[in-house]
Amino acid sequence: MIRAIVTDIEGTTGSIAFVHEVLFPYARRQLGDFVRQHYQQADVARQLEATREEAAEPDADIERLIAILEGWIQEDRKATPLKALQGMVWEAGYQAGDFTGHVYPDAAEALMRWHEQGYALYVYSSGSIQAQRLLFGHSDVGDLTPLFAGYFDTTTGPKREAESYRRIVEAIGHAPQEILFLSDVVAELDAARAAGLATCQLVREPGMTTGEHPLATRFDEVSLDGMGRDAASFDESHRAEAHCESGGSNDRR
Ligand SMILES: CSCCC(=O)C(=O)COP(=O)(O)O
Ligand SMILES: [Mg+2]
Repeated sequence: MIRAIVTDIEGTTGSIAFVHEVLFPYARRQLGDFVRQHYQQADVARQLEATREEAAEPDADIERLIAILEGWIQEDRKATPLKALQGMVWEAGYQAGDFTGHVYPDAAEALMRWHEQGYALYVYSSGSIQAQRLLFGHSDVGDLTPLFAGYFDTTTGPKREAESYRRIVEAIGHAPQEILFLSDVVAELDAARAAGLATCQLVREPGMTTGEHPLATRFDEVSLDGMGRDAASFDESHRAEAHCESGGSNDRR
């Protein structure tokens, strides 16, 4: 019996395009000025030191750090200090109303329904917890943060490692099989399953790589009875479309 649901963001509750065509370009444009203005602020300084460490460049100056971070945005590196700094930069964009967080209507509707039904809802994204709160707090359909019982990011661990999901299970306090993890990325779902969680893959776009997990094209197809639709029973036309290319857009990392 499922008691808690943990959801990914990009490609699951919201579109990959919003992250890659709105959020990442905004961060690329604003990061340099943000770092130059705030590098002495304690939380920013901490992330810059973590950037030096992760880049193995202990003597990198501010301009070199900016170049490293811009390169990481370009390659979509899920580096914790980059993610923390992106969250800080996006805050200004959300506050100014430059964009709102994309959430598919079916995801918003299901999250509201599940919350009302008593499921404990959590987010697990490579985006920092601050970035997650901002996206759902300034979503297309308003403030969705009251729906969530908690948030996990890369400070819990990388999304493709089973150990990260074991930590999440520990934090949530339910048995692993009582927790459903939703994602568009097979490697993340494989790691969650290795930790004992129930899984469901969101296949929102054609050309996506699928694996051995129950599939859903929208949140209203997600089964909470632990069964879900397996690959064999998945809508044939959608599967045919989904398999027309290998290495789909959900597997870019
Ligand atoms: C929290 S919104 C920004 C998402 C982000 O930065 C990212 O890298 C996407 O990661 P996800 O784990 O949600 O696929
Ligand atoms: Mg995703």
